[in-house]
Amino acid sequence: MAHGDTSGGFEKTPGWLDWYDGPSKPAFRLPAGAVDAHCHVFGPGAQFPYAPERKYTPCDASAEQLFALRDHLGFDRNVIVQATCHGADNRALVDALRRSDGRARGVATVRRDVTPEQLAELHEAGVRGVRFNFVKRLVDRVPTDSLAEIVEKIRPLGWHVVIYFEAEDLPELYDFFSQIPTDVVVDHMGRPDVTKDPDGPEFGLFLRFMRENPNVWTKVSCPERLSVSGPRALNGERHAYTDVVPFARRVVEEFPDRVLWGTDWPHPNLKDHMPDDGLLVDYIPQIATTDELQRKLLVDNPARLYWPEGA
Ligand SMILES: O=C(O)/C=C(\CC(=O)C(=O)O)C(=O)O
Repeated sequence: MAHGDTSGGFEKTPGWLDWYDGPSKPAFRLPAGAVDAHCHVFGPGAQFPYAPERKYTPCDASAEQLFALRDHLGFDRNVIVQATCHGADNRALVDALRRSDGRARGVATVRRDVTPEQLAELHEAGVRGVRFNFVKRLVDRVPTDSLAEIVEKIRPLGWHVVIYFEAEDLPELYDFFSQIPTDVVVDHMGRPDVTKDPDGPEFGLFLRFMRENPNVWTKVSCPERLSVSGPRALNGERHAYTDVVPFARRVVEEFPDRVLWGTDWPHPNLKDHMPDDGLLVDYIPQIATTDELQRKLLVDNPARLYWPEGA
């Protein structure tokens, strides 16, 4: 089967690109112990069916393919994040975690009726957080009182909450987010509009959110989703996505102990271009410009959040 196929009788959403086959070897040498802290597994659909309520059908992307990419790029470990196409069915995620030899942790999606036994099983497999998705094209909005109930259930396990939203929705969600008592990790810097000024009010609100809430971390990932003017991480381009750099660099420099980075492989929902993951790794030194910042971003911070026991 070709790498971009979708199995199990599912049909990939038309127009969405397959993940990039044969990525480059990065020129940037990742530090020992580096963690790809945002990536996914999809299906395979024949084994782990996509959720009936999903808004898109991706191409399959298996745990073996993810682990091969990890080794090729030079990462040591992964944090696998549940995507909306699997809904609250975490079987593909749990299967990948169990086959990772302790080299992957997970972020799951659960419903308000999740039981302590189900949470304990997820924990045993390596799940350390839940994801709340507020991106309108991906999910129907779940009421915040349901989410607050989930927070109370996962809190005793020491888990954190990953939130995914777009910048224009932060004003409305600000108070709810600020009340979450656990650690909170924001996906992709809250998706800033990078055509706007990084010193302007929109990104200013995100920076204020991080300043006011010392329990909030963020992934400075996904320049390929945020970029408008590029250049793209393709055709040997080792200085890709320069329009996103001022935003990510600002965050890394102000909050060096609360940032994470991930590839976002297999890059669901991209229609415009599919990055070469090797060249995407070469984006990192543009936003974390010293050895110390790189070590915190790639090694120390994810280890603190996902492997606090020092495994
Ligand atoms: O992979 C990501 O981070 C982003 C996604 C997909 C996603 O989050 C999901 O389906 O849950 C996106 O922006 O379409």
